[in-house]
Amino acid sequence: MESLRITNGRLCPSFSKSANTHLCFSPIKQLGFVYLCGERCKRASLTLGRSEIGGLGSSRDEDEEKSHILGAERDDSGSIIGFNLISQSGDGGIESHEDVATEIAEETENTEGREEAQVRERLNIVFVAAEAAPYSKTGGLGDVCGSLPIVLAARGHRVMVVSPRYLHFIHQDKVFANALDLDRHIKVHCFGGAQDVSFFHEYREGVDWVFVDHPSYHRPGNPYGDSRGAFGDNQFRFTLLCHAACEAPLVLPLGGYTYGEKCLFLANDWHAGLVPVLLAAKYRPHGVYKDARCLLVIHNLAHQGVEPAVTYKNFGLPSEWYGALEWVFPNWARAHALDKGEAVNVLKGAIVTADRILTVSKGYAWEVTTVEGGYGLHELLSSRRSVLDGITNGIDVSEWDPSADEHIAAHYSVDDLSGKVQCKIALQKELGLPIRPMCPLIGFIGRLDYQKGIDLIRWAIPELMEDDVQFVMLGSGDPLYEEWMRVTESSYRDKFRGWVGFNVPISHRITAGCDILLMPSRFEPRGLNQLFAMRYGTVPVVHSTGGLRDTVQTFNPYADGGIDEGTGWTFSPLSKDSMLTAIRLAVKTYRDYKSSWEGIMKRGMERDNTWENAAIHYEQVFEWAFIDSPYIS
Ligand SMILES: Nc1ncnc2c1ncn2[C@@H]1O[C@H](COP(=O)(O)OP(=O)(O)O[C@H]2O[C@H](CO)[C@@H](O)[C@H](O)[C@H]2O)[C@@H](O)[C@H]1O
Repeated sequence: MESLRITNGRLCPSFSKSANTHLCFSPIKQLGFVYLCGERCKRASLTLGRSEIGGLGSSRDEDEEKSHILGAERDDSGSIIGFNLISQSGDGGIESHEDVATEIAEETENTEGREEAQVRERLNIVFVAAEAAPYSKTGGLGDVCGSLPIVLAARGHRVMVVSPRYLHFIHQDKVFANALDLDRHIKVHCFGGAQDVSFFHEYREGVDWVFVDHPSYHRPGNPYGDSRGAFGDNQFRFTLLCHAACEAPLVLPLGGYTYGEKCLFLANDWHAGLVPVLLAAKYRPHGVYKDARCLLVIHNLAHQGVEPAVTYKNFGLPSEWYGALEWVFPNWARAHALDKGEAVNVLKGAIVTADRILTVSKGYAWEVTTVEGGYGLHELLSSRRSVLDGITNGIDVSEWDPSADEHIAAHYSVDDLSGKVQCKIALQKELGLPIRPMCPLIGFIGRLDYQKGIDLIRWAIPELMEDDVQFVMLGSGDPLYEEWMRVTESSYRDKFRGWVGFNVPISHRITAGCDILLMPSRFEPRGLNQLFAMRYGTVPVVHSTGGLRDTVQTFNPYADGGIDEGTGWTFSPLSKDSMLTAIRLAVKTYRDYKSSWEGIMKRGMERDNTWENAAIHYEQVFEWAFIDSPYIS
């Protein structure tokens, strides 16, 4: 997305720590960390101060102080560094999260036969993410953070999702219409000042959707940038998000109760990467969040939140924690002879402080430990292998359902495919393509990014356009490719359409209307579009990598016993020719082997990609996280 991309990087050697021990490390100024084997950090517990609400580096309005009884903790300089909620007697008092958890547990025990009864332990879970659909989405991160929380809440957990309240001054802003101002203002101390941040909240589908509000989130564009490129203040915007997210469980009485300190944070990608660092560096030294755990979820390692080293002071972290974020570029990546290559890397900070690390598919958990897939962090990730797992993402099968999708022209299912051709005709009509129901229609949906292999499509299009096919692309991102899509459309008016922009209803219509979905991704941690495509009977042709290789099985008409198998085509190596060969095989099968084609469609449609399975695995990892002591205590 918007951060500097690391093509290679050097590991801070002081963090090559074996992950299977839980040791304190003592920060040594500017030099990384020294591990104090077997020794627990000794910290005097702070005496409760006067009644006050607030968290680390935060303050609040006077009238709020009167309304709750809270024990504040302060550091030597007098800053509030934490507090404990004390239940008020009588109605309307604030209860702690532990009380609530117990109530939920009891309620569930009394409710026979309900699914929640199967849940092992109810947790207070806090997702922190730069995007969460439907409120904000530029890609798969938004999908995951918009659907997994709902599934976990349905399984009995108390779940909060903290993301920014982006206002773009367009109709899209109406998605926040039901999010109400909680009237909780905090001051976040970072970037050389005290930043005023407030919170909005919507309770929907069992989840507390919390939106961090600050003027820096209010501007045209997408969450990370606009047509001129990435926003220059993204480090600031996501630093605010992380500070605010750490405060949210402490200061927001959602439904009358705070989540409290014993919660489980899920920090997604680099934007949320400061969360485990803040827990370790600012909260735990003062006894706050000592029972919390933080999982880092890596959706995409190519984006790490790298900025010049001088920006370290902006994070609002103690100076002696510099080593956690310290990053040194190799010589070849430096701009000039005097450039020492010194930088800070937020994702690296998260890797060395998180209790556990998850990637979004099993294959990707291995790939990130390799030189090719690790983007400079492979050694560090390998050193934490014992707490590194991959859990295969599911998809939201209610949003992506061809038998009920509100965005498509006709509904269909595995038992009655007749609506699919109507979707194709409607799409051709909408795009102004010749209406030819029998002409193979190939689609691409995605960010116009190096990761997605757009350069390969660009290279192959002149050759592919010689065939009797139609091609439609939906995407936004690199302005170079956006322009190329426009030019290509005018060159191949009756065969090619390029829809520049981000449009969810169109993405559903392309998924339903196409026969083939092309995904030549260079790497793909999981990939969702191939799963949506299969659910809609649209046959994926994908580069054999990561989550694509895990999910698409190449069609084999000569499988054992003469029974066809496969759900699409995978190709390798990543070259124009092997991609064109796979597309042409798919097109030939579509034209000449109708019953085989229908078999491929149906096998894809019958795949189980629900979140339920993934949620069970997530719960297992949560359990392991709480069995272990905090990684940085
Ligand atoms: N122009 C557009 N208009 C409308 N919708 C659009 C769009 N461009 C993309 N989308 C949508 O964005 C999502 C893309 O998800 P992906 O998982 O394919 O990729 P992404 O690289 O963003 O996600 C990263 O995180 C996810 C989640 O973990 C991993 O699956 C993935 O491999 C990893 O790279 C899909 O829902 C797609 O329909």
